[in-house]
This record gives sequence, C-alpha cells and structure tokens, in this order.
Amino acid sequence: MGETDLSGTVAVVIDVLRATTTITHAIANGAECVIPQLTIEEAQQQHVANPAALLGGERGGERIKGFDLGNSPTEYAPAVVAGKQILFTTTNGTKAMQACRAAELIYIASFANLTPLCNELAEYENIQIVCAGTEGEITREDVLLAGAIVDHLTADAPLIERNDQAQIATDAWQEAKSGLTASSLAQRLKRSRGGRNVLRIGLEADIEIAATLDSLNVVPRLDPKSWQIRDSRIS
Ligand SMILES: O=C(O)[C@H](CS(=O)(=O)O)OP(=O)(O)O
Ligand SMILES: [Mg+2]
Repeated sequence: MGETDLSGTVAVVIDVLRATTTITHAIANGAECVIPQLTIEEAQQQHVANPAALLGGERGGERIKGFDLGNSPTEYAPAVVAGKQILFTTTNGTKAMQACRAAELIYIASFANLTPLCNELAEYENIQIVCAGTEGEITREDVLLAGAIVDHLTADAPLIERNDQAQIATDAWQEAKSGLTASSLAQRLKRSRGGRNVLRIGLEADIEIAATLDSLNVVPRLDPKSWQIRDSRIS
C-alpha cells in the first residue's frame, strides 16, 4: 500500500485471499453488515458493546481464539450470518480498509462480484484501487483482480487515464485472461504468495472459491462515516 491521499476519491479495496472474498460472501448470504476492526482487542471491545454481533477473522490464517468464525468464505453461510452484524479483523485486508478511511466511498472487491462491482464503478471518475498484499508486500492475486477491474472499466473507453501501476496490473490480467477458466485462475492464485499461505494451512478449497468469477450479485461498500459494509444496492 502506498501513501496516496485518497480524500475525494472512490477507493476499491482488494484482498482476494481472503478478506474481501469472504466479506462478499457474507454480504451475499444476508449479513446485515460487516464492521472492519483493525485489531483483535478492538473487535473484542466492540463485542462487549454489541454482544449480538458475530466475531470473525484470522491471525496466521487461523480462526482467532474465542471468535465465532474464521476467514473462510464457506463459514459465512446464510444459516450463520443472515441478519447478523459481523465484527471482522484480518491480517492484511482490514488494514487496507483502514488505509482508505479518507476516501468518499470504499468498495470491497472480489472475483466473485467483478461484473456488478465494475458496473457500479463505471459511474465514477476518480477511482483508486488499493491492493492489501501480504504483510506489506505486493501479491499476485490482488494485482490480477486490480487488472481485471481496470480492464473492465476501460474496455469501452481505451483513452481513460491509467497510472503505470494500473497498466502493469492490466497487462498481468490480460495475459491471464487468454484461455481463462476457473481452474486456470485458481492455479495462478495458488502460485501467489497469499495462495501459498492459504495452501500451507490446508484451505485449498478457499482458493478455488476465490477464483470463481461472477458467482455473487452484490456490491459491498464500506461507508467511511458509519464504518459498516453493506450491499450498496440495499443501503
Ligand atoms: O486469512 C488470510 O487469507 C490472510 C492471512 S494469511 O496471509 O494467510 O496469514 O488474511 P487476509 O487479511 O485475508 O489477507
Ligand atoms: Mg490476503
């Protein structure tokens, strides 16, 4: 993450493995809202004030002791999350959201909601894509989704201005896109740094879910004032 001033911009946060993918599933499965928390302690304190909320997230990829849910999209099933508020903290993703706090609006991106997200982003001009990466390092899975978003937004408007980072991401996505299948995208994600971490903890199925394009018709958006993520088409 760079130090770009995001005030006045529309930010898009990407953490394909796995925070933004998991949040997209939670919202699609009827969670009332997801409330990002920077630290475990902050989440626990908020839970004292809001005991009906679920606690979700990870450290080192594993569910945090005492929490209801980890960071796997499959844990956020309708029977578990429908109508619930979720206090959520992860190693990389929730830090990236915090870094976007000055933006006007903050969108949550995943391959699962690529098309509905891009359809909504097409309304805006000044968009900044923020890749969470892993422990401060750039990661391929996030760059590929950033490229997919830029590719989508500029397909019919090739003269739209892109900075070099956006162009590099687009080049990476265009190379991946030729002959793309869910399984070829999953293979690429598994070879990323974030993918290797998720494989190490035995959660290969999460990578396959994260590589599924356009499976969910929601557009999760974090309101910088209320600090809650809801489906933009409902809230
Ligand atoms: O749970 C994840 O996928 C990662 C943690 S790690 O990099 O695998 O340890 O967290 P996230 O904040 O979703 O990148
Ligand atoms: Mg990650």
